[in-house]
Amino acid sequence: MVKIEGLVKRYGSFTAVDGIDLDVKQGQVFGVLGPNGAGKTTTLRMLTGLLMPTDGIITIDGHRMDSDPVKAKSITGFIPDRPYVYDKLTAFEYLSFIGGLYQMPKARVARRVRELLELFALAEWADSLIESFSHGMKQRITFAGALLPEPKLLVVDEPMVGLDPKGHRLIKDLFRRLTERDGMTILLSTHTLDVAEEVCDSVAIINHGKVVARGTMDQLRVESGESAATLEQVFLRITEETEEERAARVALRFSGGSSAEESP
Ligand SMILES: Nc1ncnc2c1ncn2[C@@H]1O[C@H](COP(=O)(O)OP(=O)(O)OP(=O)(O)O)[C@@H](O)[C@H]1O
Repeated sequence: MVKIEGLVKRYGSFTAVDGIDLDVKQGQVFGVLGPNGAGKTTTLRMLTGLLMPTDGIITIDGHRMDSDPVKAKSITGFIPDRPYVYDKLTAFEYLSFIGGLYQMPKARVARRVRELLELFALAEWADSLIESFSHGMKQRITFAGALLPEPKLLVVDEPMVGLDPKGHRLIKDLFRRLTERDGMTILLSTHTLDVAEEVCDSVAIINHGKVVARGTMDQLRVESGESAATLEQVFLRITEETEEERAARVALRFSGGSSAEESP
């Protein structure tokens, strides 16, 4: 469903994503894990066509992001780590607007808006301006917007940020239902390792822009040499770095300099 080959992103002389290859099968929940600054958000933004790669090929359901971006994006829903909404629209207007962007028939938009407002416990707020919503409510309306066109691929950057425990449960159950019942593919990045352990079929751990481990939980346990290890133990073992390694990396970054190049 998702194929990423030799993906690279450089900011000046700094390499944020350094030759990532990933293969995500249809119907999977796939987790991208890694410490702060590992390159997760950069990878997800390239995958959704928001950031131009320096090198590499991204293919979504057979459509290449570089040569067939509209088709690739039309089957993809994206939920960024910070809710991206229009404060001066009501929940109903916002979702209807998204239906229009995806050129969905009006009757289908009306049905989906009703279903999703209900699912995300926002029905009674349908006519309220989004500016009056709490952070968690904005996160829920962002989920509703991404799911409105029934995408084949859902890309989620840090799905649990800003959600309360009830929201966590809702999202975890929803991910399982969307993949198992509807055959959707979900690619998420997270720091919340127990979430990854509970919902992901397969994960890739990235560090300094490279994939340093990948597989199912069982495969990662074998790789880390401990059959009873939790994902947290595996993660810490794989991503830990010595003081010398850290000093060398920081020196390399600042000797080469880096630019604040922005998305095209
Ligand atoms: N516009 C930019 N210009 C320069 N460097 C950047 C830019 N955007 C990101 N970076 C750098 O690229 C690296 C990867 O950043 P990215 O946001 O992808 O990490 P992340 O794994 O998502 O981290 P976190 O878990 O903290 O969100 C970081 O070192 C970051 O400083």
